[in-house]
Amino acid sequence: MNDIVCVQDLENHAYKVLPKNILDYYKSGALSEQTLKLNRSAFSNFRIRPRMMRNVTDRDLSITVMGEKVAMPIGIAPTAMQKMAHPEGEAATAMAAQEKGVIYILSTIATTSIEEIATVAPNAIKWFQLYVYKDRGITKQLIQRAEKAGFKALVLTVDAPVFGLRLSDVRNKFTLPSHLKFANFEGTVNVEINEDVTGSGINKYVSNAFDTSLTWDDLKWLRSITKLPILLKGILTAEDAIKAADLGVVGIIVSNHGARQVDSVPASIEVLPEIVKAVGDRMEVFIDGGFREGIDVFKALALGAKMVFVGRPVLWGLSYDGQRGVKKVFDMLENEFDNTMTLTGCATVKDIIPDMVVHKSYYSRM
Ligand SMILES: Cc1cc2nc3c(=O)[nH]c(=O)nc-3n(C[C@H](O)[C@H](O)[C@H](O)COP(=O)(O)O)c2cc1C
Ligand SMILES: CCCCCCC(=O)C(=O)O
Repeated sequence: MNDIVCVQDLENHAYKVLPKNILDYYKSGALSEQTLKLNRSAFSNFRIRPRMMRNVTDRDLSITVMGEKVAMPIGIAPTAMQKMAHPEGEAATAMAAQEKGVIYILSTIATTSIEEIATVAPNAIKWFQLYVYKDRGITKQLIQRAEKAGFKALVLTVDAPVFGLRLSDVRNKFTLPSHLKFANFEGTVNVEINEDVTGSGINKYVSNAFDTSLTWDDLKWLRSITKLPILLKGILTAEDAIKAADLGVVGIIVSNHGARQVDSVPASIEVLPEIVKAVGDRMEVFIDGGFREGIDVFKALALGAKMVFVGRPVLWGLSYDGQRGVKKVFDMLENEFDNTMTLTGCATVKDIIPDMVVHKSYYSRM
């Protein structure tokens, strides 16, 4: 029997096999998790208007992103500490990305180093997610290592000067298991993580290490030390999107960090229309947060996103069966997205146009 046929099945499986403190860290949102629920439920506020009789025999799911052809408009968001899900961790994820031809974003806080990822997945399209450390020398070294290792873009996470309050992590006093390490920092930064009454062990690490003084002016500094294109991850307003476009950023990821930072912010999909309206003709707009089905991807594309990223589904895939599990996530999402395209009359991704998805209020007005 094939009991894993969708991402939800993989999530159910992960809930059975992962140790509680690890599962809680992966699945949690901030505080009472209102945004976490919204990230999923908000998709049902949008309705698809399918078109018929349009010859969908030959279909092409590929797109071109920053000059690179990718197999489908679904990529891998950065998630930290993947070896807690599977011993091969980030390497398994990167190899699955290579197999499937999708974009892979490596977290600064990976349990596998930049160089190891480059070795195991030389042909994957790799982007590096950056947290800016108070010690700018360390930050610069990370960027230079990513550049040298063939990473194609820098994804600067702008929504985490400190960490959101994830209550289960506080209760569990969550820290990285002692047999694992932050692989990008050996010998360069003190990665001691301690429990703290105000947060989990990781909150204390983040407060000690991450640079809370980051401003828009720092983009100039980043540009002065790297030639990599810079994307901003964690934008939730048209105002910030316009600022990013004015400063020449090539793309943004509309994201609420998987609902792990500020609880009560909108679902990413709710924010997307405002951002596309403001900057859609000036930069690439990507999105993550709550994408679990091909239909969700279709909706985001019709609303103007270039592509979507998934975070937790990759962790569920990893904990199911390492590289094969992550590949399975993308096989299932690809199949669902292809099925949605076929049934809505879209032979190519370009055929997914704004008219095809409306807010549900469209029908109550009739
Ligand atoms: C366990 C976990 C770890 C994460 N680690 C990072 C990280 O290191 N850097 C980052 O920018 N975002 C991180 N994120 C946020 C994801 O990149 C992404 O925004 C989010 O997971 C998307 O939502 P989804 O999980 O519903 O797909 C993390 C999210 C989770 C769930
Ligand atoms: C101890 C370092 C913090 C891990 C960062 C991962 C992250 O972004 C998250 O949401 O968790």
